[in-house]
Amino acid sequence: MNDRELSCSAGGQFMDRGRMNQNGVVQPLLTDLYQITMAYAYWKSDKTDDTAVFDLFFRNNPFHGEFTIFAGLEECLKFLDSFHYSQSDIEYLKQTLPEGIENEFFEYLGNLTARDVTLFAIDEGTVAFPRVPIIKIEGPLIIVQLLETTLLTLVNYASLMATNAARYRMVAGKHVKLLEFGLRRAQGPDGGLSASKYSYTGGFDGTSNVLAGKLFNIPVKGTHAHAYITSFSSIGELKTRLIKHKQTGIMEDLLEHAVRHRQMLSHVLDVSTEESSEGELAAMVSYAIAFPDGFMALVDTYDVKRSGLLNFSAVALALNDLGYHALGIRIDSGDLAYLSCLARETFEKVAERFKVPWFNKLTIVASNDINEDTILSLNEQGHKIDCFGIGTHLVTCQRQPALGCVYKLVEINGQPRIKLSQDVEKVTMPGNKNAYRLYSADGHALIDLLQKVSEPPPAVGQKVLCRHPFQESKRAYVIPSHVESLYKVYWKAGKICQQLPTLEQVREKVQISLKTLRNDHKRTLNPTPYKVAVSDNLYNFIHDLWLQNAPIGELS
Ligand SMILES: Nc1ncnc2c1ncn2[C@@H]1O[C@H](COP(=O)(O)OP(=O)(O)OP(=O)(O)O)[C@@H](O)[C@H]1O
Ligand SMILES: O=P(O)(O)OC[C@H]1O[C@H](OP(=O)(O)OP(=O)(O)O)[C@H](O)[C@@H]1O
Ligand SMILES: O=C(O)c1cccnc1
Ligand SMILES: [Mg+2]
Repeated sequence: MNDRELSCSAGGQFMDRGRMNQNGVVQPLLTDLYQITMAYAYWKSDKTDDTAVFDLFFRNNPFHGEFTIFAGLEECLKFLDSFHYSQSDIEYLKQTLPEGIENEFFEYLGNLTARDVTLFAIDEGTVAFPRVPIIKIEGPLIIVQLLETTLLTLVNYASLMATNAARYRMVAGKHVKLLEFGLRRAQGPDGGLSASKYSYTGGFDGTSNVLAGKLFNIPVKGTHAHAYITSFSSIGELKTRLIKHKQTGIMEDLLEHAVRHRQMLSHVLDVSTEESSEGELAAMVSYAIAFPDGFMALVDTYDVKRSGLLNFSAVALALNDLGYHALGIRIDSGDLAYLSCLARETFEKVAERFKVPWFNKLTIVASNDINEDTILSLNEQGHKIDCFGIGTHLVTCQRQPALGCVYKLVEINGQPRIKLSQDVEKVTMPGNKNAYRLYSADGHALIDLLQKVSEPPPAVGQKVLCRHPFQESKRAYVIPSHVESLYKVYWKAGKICQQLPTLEQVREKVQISLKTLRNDHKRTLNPTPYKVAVSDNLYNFIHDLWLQNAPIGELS
């Protein structure tokens, strides 16, 4: 067994494989069959020495937005680093590919690595735009072709997820905490792990996914489920009521304190103790005994107003008697604007009446099918939510379940290649290109400019003609105050060539990069498209090649 097989069979998908940790599922056979059949056909037609350039880019921003966050680069680099067909991969291919494939091809595959590939990319966590390649990859045609599907699967969902999360962060504002609760609803275990990782990249504060916490060093957070509350039906079921006073260390009866406070609270809050649930009280007392310093309770199991808030406040006051401060509540149904305001009012009343000012600061977590629109609507209505727990809509990217990154051949043996289409949007930008981001004096990104690699980069303070790639009349002169060359060489001669940022640093990069975008590009409703242009030189080059390649029709 080789390293990869060992790491998979050991039960964990992410095992330390020597140099770097990578999901064991990410391996050369995680691809479409046609990459390997093409590899054989290239090999048969003696194309092993051909060199190619491919661009990896998307054509449209997701979620009706005008920006995308690029994520997944580190995983692509790890994939290149470990790219190698194992003996069992080769055996499997021998059995699976059509008969008659020459044995030398399998020997060739067995020796294939990504050593001769060069990968250029924009930094992970940067905002990216349609048609500007986020990755550009050069090298032997066969190997760069073989990388297509795996690189796409590593970038597409990661970028979609990071973008989705960044959008939630934008609408929630920077002071509200965002927790990812989606594992149970994710597209399988791997989707769940990626969702946790890239929602953190995009700006979430933590996840309930424990394995993601361990693997990626993301804060893990959580409350409890309704099952905990409904597992108790009366206080008689409490097997233990005792808890150590935090300061004195003396054991005291938490239930007794809670029942006393509940009685007083029923007058202050105008809720009858008869109406509230005794089982809920018992559950909260027992949870508080287990986590006296981290008491956070679900208050909507029976009725937030008539039961949950009363029982929570009683238990929180009981904990306070014993030197502990509760953390807060979670509301998982009903009108979240109204109920969060009601909860805050309740806490303020209790804070004043019982002289516990910290009650004002209790955390209110809201969950239940929350999406971007719900948060926007809650903001309009006014709410007192401090933290959103978001699952389904976030991790499944329900509003748009896929980002359409593609991988297109743009040059072979130094000759440009163009893919024509009736749909102008789908015509590829031929040739080996560089990408620049031009900034205005106030630090905002103005335009992304693609040029042929042979052209000198745009210079600060000098007028540069920026042209729409396909509409002749759309052009503008730009005088940049700052020019950013977007590509760095990330992989060359079998090595990662940049110091890779930590997940935390990529997460910071997302926020820094988003700040360079004008607000009108970021607004949720009808955002202004960000401009992507080509140099005059590249424009002419594309259109000449287009004419050369487009067949001339005949009318008769
Ligand atoms: N004030 C609000 N404004 C807009 N949307 C809200 C508001 N409060 C809750 N929502 C959303 O409305 C939807 C309510 O869904 P649903 O009717 O399934 O919940 P519920 O009946 O309150 O809860 P459950 O069925 O879990 O008891 C959820 O998506 C929730 O996020
Ligand atoms: O709503 P989401 O954004 O997906 O967030 C996660 C949900 O998962 C949990 O309950 P679950 O949905 O399993 O049960 P419930 O529908 O009864 O609340 C939690 O209470 C949330 O409602
Ligand atoms: O910790 C929580 O509250 C949680 C975790 C996962 C799903 N729903 C809620
Ligand atoms: Mg739910």
